[in-house]
Amino acid sequence: MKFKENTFNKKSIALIGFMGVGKTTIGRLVAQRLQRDFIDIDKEIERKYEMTPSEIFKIHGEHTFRKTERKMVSHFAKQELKVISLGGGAFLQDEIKHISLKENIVIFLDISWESWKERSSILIDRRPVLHGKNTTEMKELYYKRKELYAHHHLKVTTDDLSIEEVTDLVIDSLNNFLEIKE
Ligand SMILES: Nc1ncnc2c1ncn2[C@@H]1O[C@H](COP(=O)(O)OP(=O)(O)OP(=O)(O)O)[C@@H](O)[C@H]1O
Ligand SMILES: O=C(O)C1=C[C@@H](O)[C@@H](O)[C@H](O)C1
Ligand SMILES: [Mg+2]
Repeated sequence: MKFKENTFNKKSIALIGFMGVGKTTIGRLVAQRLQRDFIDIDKEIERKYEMTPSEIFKIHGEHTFRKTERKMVSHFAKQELKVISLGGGAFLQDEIKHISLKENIVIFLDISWESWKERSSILIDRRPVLHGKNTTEMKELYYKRKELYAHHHLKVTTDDLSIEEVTDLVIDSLNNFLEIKE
């Protein structure tokens, strides 16, 4: 499947969505398919601090993590021809939301609560905002975050799809979107 050429398509693509929906996994594959650089904002922050997000939250606090996240996104969003995976909480910050929507094609990777719950056991360890939360609290967080992701250009629902199928759908929806923009 080819990616259509037009004037809009130099814009970087930003993936948003709840923790564990697949932003990192899908983002890397979409970048390979489009022959673009892949930037994972969480990984960039990890590299800067040489610590995982959980360690940064514990040692420096969430405020420091969010400030760095804001700086990183502002830096990369202005660059062309990237695929950028944002952290699950990035759109909590209006500045990130505005710059991403202005500079990038923002794709919301969606997952139902039921499918996410099935995946949650493999996620909790590395996601500090899930630590100490019971299922009801995680469900509350899931629905609260969903409101943030309502701001996007494209949405791809990932339920019951393999990683490869989601990647195909992302490329397809980008092609349709760019066709409309032509
Ligand atoms: N469509 C899918 N089907 C099955 N498993 C998937 C799918 N997409 C992602 N996964 C798996 O879910 C886990 C979380 O994926 P990933 O780390 O890419 O999520 P993320 O959105 O980047 O999370 P975070 O916001 O915390 O960075 C990984 O183990 C990945 O292999
Ligand atoms: O949803 C969140 O608040 C987060 C998601 C992860 O991607 C990381 O950015 C971090 O663990 C915070
Ligand atoms: Mg990720």
